[in-house]
Amino acid sequence: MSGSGRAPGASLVSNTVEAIRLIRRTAPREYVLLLVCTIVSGIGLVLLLVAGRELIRDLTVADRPDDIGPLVPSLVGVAVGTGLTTLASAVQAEVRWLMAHLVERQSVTTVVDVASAVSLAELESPDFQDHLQRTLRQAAQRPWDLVQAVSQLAGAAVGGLVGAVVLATVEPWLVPAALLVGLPVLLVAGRNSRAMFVAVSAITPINREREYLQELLTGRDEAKEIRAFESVEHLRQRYEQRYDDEIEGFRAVSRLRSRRLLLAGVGATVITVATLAVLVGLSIDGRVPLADAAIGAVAVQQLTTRVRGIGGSISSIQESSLFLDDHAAFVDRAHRARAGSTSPAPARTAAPDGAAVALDDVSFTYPGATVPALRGVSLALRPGRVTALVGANGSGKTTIAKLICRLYDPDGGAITWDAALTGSGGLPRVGVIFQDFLRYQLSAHDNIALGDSRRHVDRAGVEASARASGADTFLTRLARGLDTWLSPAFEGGTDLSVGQWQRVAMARAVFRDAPVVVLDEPTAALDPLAEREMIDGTTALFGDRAVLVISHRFANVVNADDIVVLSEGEIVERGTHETLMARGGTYAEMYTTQAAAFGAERHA
Ligand SMILES: Nc1ncnc2c1ncn2[C@@H]1O[C@H](COP(=O)(O)OP(=O)(O)OP(=O)(O)O)[C@@H](O)[C@H]1O
Repeated sequence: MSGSGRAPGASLVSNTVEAIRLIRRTAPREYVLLLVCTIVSGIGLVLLLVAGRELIRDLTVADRPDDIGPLVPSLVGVAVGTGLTTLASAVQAEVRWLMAHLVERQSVTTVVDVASAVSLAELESPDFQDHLQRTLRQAAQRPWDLVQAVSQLAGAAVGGLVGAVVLATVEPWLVPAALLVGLPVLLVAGRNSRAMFVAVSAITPINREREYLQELLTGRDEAKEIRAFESVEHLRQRYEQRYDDEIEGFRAVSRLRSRRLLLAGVGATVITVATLAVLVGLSIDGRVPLADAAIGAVAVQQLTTRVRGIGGSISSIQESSLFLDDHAAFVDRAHRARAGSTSPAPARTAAPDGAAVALDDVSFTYPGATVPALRGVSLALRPGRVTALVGANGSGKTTIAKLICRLYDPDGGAITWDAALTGSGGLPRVGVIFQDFLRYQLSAHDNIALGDSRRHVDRAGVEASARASGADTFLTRLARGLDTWLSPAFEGGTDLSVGQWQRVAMARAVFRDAPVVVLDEPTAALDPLAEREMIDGTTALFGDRAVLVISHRFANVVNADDIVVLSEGEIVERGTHETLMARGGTYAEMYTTQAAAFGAERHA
């Protein structure tokens, strides 16, 4: 489902052609096999009808044979015809199943690629999340529907053609009469497809909420808290409620579709019965011989069933088409993201005065937020110097870290990076530990090596990074050392303490070997000795790098070369510990408060 550039609401024909192309591209061998099966099945059907007619003729003529001998050729024809159609449909079922998996893989991978390509701001938006959820769910189901529909369409077309040809040899004008059964089916097809698409779109936000509740109720990490707080029952009830809402939505659309299909079915039945009645009348009048009338009746049945099948397949393709258009619109998001990401392109510009990164009068408001997270922030990170960011909760510290990693682009002002900082993907090379750093449920080696995927197999580098961050002390004691899976949910796996995880995250940042290092609360979970060790070791670890430390713990901050104090998204003070203390402003107040708390504890 490449889908790029396709107009929304593209015609049924072009969508069907695209669906066939997609299937041919992703499953070429299976596509050919399915074609061969369809042809074999068609040949079998022709044999069955022609030999069947001969058999009925031989049995109904006045001088019918006394023994089976003369009937053998038609009996063989019927047997071979039956064998071929049965064989072909058995193989077709298996091939379709495999095809659906191949096509599903292709379309789900496209969805994954889009989610990886869009900006973080877009990824976070509810509209994108709804679209992602819808596309992901449909990506798993629609290919199967599509494969079924397209192959059934081919089978029904061949079967219908055979029926039409046979019926034409009996009474040609009965063919267009029988074809009329397709009309009511096609009339409801478009309406029903749209009704389903609208229902699925409306249900998606409810579905997302229900799936989130499901994750809470089944997740390992979530289990601790929801059990300790005894909120399982409450969450389960909300989960049931959301499921009820979802099912009610599907019930409503199903009732609507069933009513329409019922009407279409009645119309098609009336047409079929009328065609058969005409045929019987012609036979009674003696204008059509009995054998021809009998095979004509089979042909009418064959033709009308297949035409209804064609209508059903087209309806299914039409429904999938709407989802394919939706999928194409989703893929276009990635194209737009790629086109958009090149326009501001500040990442390669040299930062002024030898700085590794410089923020100049930067303002930023999160998408959907009303208050700016940053206003007029100017600051430079220089090689060999440690800059510390302090400030109250929500003052914008982590936002600065995200902008430095270029996860968002500023709304105003500019960020410039040293040209040498630009990594392979156009993003600046920054080694970062976020407050909520990732704990990969992969091996300990992976957890460190994912700091720089280009050197993923560099075992010596991973070991050196583990040593540098102090993570080696506990990683080497694990059952399989660095190859131990850091999750008890996997066979032979184990978990770490929060502080140990923090050291692993630090090892990942060290392994990245980047000229700029951002440490957002790097010691929050460390014991006092480990914290001291980490602070003292920062210079040794990142001596010649530009380091940004964000911390509420002043022990991490006092020795920084520059301390920047943020309040409500603005820089209110900057300087060294000594100058800021002498100034007696916000920093001095925060520091004194923390120091006093320690003093109070000591004397308590
Ligand atoms: N993804 C987001 N979408 C919308 N608003 C956000 C988002 N992330 C943060 N904010 C808001 O931006 C402001 C700054 O948040 P930020 O995380 O930078 O604060 P902080 O100084 O790091 O706080 P803390 O000390 O608690 O970690 C806050 O008001 C916060 O609510």
